[in-house]
Amino acid sequence: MVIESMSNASTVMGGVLRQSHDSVDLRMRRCLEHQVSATDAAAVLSAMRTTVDQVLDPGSLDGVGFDGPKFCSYPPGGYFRAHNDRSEDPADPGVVRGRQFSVVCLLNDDDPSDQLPAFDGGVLVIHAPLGDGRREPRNIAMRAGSVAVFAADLLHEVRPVRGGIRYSAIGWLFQKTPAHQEPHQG
Ligand SMILES: O=C(O)CCC(=O)C(=O)O
Ligand SMILES: [Fe+2]
Repeated sequence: MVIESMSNASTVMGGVLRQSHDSVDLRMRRCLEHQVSATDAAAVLSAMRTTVDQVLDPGSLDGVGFDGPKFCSYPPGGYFRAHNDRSEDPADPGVVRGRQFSVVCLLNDDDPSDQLPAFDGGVLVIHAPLGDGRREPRNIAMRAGSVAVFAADLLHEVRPVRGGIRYSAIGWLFQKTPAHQEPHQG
């Protein structure tokens, strides 16, 4: 299963994209990215596709490509501070500037009674704009296998993990442009 192969996979510290360079910035993000097999990636991708097809109307997927999924683990003390996934920086790749939707699949949860490793904390929070300049934090309730789809320009964060390891996968639906037909690597 995916978590098992993530545990055996090679990892790098999760970076933050700036001017088309991924760099580790522990003020923003503390987690690991894992290389998993194509078979494991395909299983998660298919769960993501199922939800995307349920929640988005097919017309909104014209000319849209998928980048990912990326597999991340958040150890105790791990987090991803408030950010949005769509870059406005012309120096960044088109697949990142063109992100329309973020798709998150949570791979485990806080339930100690199943076979999966459990974690505490690590809630995905969306800071929804109220329209008057204020934002309201909304905890996204997810279980292992839940898929969340949200607009890539919405502010969101992963709250610090208090115990155990939180495993998740993330991908993005991006608007293809003639110059940027293919997802970049990494
Ligand atoms: O793991 C998650 O719930 C979301 C991670 C995230 O926001 C990101 O990788 O951009
Ligand atoms: Fe994000």
